Amino acid sequence: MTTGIATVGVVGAGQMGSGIAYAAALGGYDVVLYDLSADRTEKGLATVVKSFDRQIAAGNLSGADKDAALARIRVATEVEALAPADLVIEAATEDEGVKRRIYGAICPSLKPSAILASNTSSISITRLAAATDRPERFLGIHFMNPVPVMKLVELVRGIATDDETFEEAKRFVDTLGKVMTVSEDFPAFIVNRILVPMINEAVYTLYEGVGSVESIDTSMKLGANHPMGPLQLADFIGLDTCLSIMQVLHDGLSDSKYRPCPLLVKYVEAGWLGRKTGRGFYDYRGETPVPTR
Ligand SMILES: CC(=O)CC(=O)SCCNC(=O)CCNC(=O)[C@H](O)C(C)(C)COP(=O)(O)OP(=O)(O)OC[C@H]1O[C@@H](n2cnc3c(N)ncnc32)[C@H](O)[C@@H]1OP(=O)(O)O
Ligand SMILES: NC(=O)C1=CN([C@@H]2O[C@H](COP(=O)(O)OP(=O)(O)OC[C@H]3O[C@@H](n4cnc5c(N)ncnc54)[C@H](OP(=O)(O)O)[C@@H]3O)[C@@H](O)[C@H]2O)C=CC1
Repeated sequence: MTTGIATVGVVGAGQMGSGIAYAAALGGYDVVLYDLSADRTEKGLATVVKSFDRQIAAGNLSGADKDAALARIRVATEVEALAPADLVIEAATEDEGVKRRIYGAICPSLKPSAILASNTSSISITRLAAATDRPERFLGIHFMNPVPVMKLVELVRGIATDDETFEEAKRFVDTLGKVMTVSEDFPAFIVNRILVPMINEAVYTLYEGVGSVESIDTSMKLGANHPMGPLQLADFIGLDTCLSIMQVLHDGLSDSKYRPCPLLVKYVEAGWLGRKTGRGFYDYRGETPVPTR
């Protein structure tokens, strides 16, 4: 399948934004990777390079693939750089206020025909769309972490998303070689509605003293064949993102079973957000990760 998309804008050069830039460039699209500051965009680009090198080491890509894809990526700290984009995917912090402010800042620079999507883990697509000048051309295109190796992309239509936009997004996901599922626009969609309450339950298991960090993660890796233990995965996702998702579920579904574990709140309050800050349930600053409890 081909698309009418030539240039993809990515807003937010963090874990997910850099992964989406990697996938779009590898898929043959020109990419504008935008963030607020040059040190963020440079860090994001370095993550893209690291992912290419991992895939080369694994024998999945050649050096020529990497060079050609990197040549298609441009970094930017001015919203005007997003003007040529036919599709813009916002992958900024999981905070509704941040996302709404981004849409207000970038929409005036975008082509009227450009599709605007959010990589949000959980927030209402319908509500986010209402904060843009193009609700009919807005939807959720939800990649999984780490984008280079995870096959799934969840598509989520808001109440206003039109068929043409949805069909173009499906074609785009297909050109990346990803597998698409469709979720209705309910809090945390499908993957995170199931996965993040499990992670929250693992934090409660630690908080109540049922097990240690290592016993909880080892139990789920060897007992349920998970590739990462739930606490290791929480650190990988980002504890701030995990907490935001639980708060969206708790508020959106008004069910106390989604109340975030107080220990998760405490780690986020301490700024211990996991890998991205060097410390979460594990301390990553030494040779090997060490449990912080
Ligand atoms: C929160 C949301 O909104 C939705 C979500 O994404 S939920 C999270 C979904 N993701 C998961 O569940 C991931 C579960 N983990 C896994 O599948 C595997 O551990 C993994 C694929 C990430 C790595 O598999 P593995 O066999 O350990 O591969 P390996 O190469 O040894 O990975 C080791 C490292 O590379 C990372 N990784 C592997 N390939 C990568 C790539 N191409 N690019 C970036 N990171 C990569 C791993 O995370 C790990 O990170 P560090 O190097 O920083 O330690
Ligand atoms: N982490 C995960 O496993 C997954 C996350 N997601 C979703 O993807 C999105 C991004 O998550 P993730 O990459 O983990 O988050 P990160 O914290 O790694 O990256 C967020 C990036 O957005 C930047 N940012 C913040 N405000 C703005 C702004 N106003 N304009 C431009 N950039 C901004 C941040 O900069 P700064 O740090 O300076 O604030 C940071 O570089 C979230 O919506 C999250 O829910 C989806 C799937 C998986």
